[in-house]
Amino acid sequence: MIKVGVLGSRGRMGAEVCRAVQGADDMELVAAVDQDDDREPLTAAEVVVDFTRPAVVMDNLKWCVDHGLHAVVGTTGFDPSRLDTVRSWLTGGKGPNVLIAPNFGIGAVLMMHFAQKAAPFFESVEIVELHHPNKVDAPSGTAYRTAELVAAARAEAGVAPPPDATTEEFDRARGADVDGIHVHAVRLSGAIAHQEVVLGGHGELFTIRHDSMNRESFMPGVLLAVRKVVDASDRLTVGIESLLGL
Ligand SMILES: NC(=O)c1ccc[n+]([C@@H]2O[C@H](COP(=O)([O-])OP(=O)(O)OC[C@H]3O[C@@H](n4cnc5c(N)ncnc54)[C@H](O)[C@@H]3O)[C@@H](O)[C@H]2O)c1
Ligand SMILES: O=C(O)C1=N[C@H](C(=O)O)CCC1
Repeated sequence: MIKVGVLGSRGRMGAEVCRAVQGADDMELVAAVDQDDDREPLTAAEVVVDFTRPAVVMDNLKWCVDHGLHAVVGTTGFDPSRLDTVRSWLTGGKGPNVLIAPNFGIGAVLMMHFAQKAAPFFESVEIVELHHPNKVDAPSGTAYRTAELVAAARAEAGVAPPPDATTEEFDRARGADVDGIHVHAVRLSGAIAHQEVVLGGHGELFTIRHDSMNRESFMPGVLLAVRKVVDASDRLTVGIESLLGL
């Protein structure tokens, strides 16, 4: 049995993770901790799952590493500088492992993978993400990561930046620029988590779309990460692509 603790346990995702862990034959939920709760009960866990807020996740993660607890992190906000900081905590011999994934949905991971593959073949590419209006961060972690992957794939293939003759009359009309890729964030009542990667070439458009219809859809990926993080060969894993053999 893998002993699991959850940080952000009263949140939308944290509560779903608690249910999923309780329903898994090979896991035991030993601690459920939210804001202002004592973190000490988490020391009974082997793996801690964090779905909290970008503003607090680094402090939580440092606490887990300092206490020798493996961590699976779904909270967003991990830019390259934050990832470097986490790497700096994980030097030295054996110690806890960390897995950080912007999206645990299997289809979302495949969407990012296919977008990365397609990006060098098209002159233009933009990302549109749509989420529920209670989401505190924008653009989404998934859109940010997709843009990074798409930009890297284009740079490696020597593809020029997407053409754009816009002279901006209104601030931010073209969305956020992540590594030269435009990302548009929509917040809509009724939405959960959705993303389109729109690619344009010579006389053709190609759209890759993924829709999360509920938060249960993220749970197979979260449980897989909990099972794999303990014996991971790398101290830090980003994304669950490698766990899926991609
Ligand atoms: N990786 C994925 O697949 C995935 C999927 C959905 C959401 N997310 C991300 O997960 C995060 C949480 O999303 P949500 O919709 O569950 O948010 P939420 O606001 O519903 O839940 C966050 C919870 O964290 C708690 N919290 C705040 N500070 C805390 C602290 N210091 N210690 C412990 N708990 C604390 C809050 O009280 C709240 O209960 C966001 O960053 C979101 O983007 C990731
Ligand atoms: O609901 C959220 O918040 C989500 N956050 C992640 C992101 O920012 O990409 C994953 C999708 C849902």
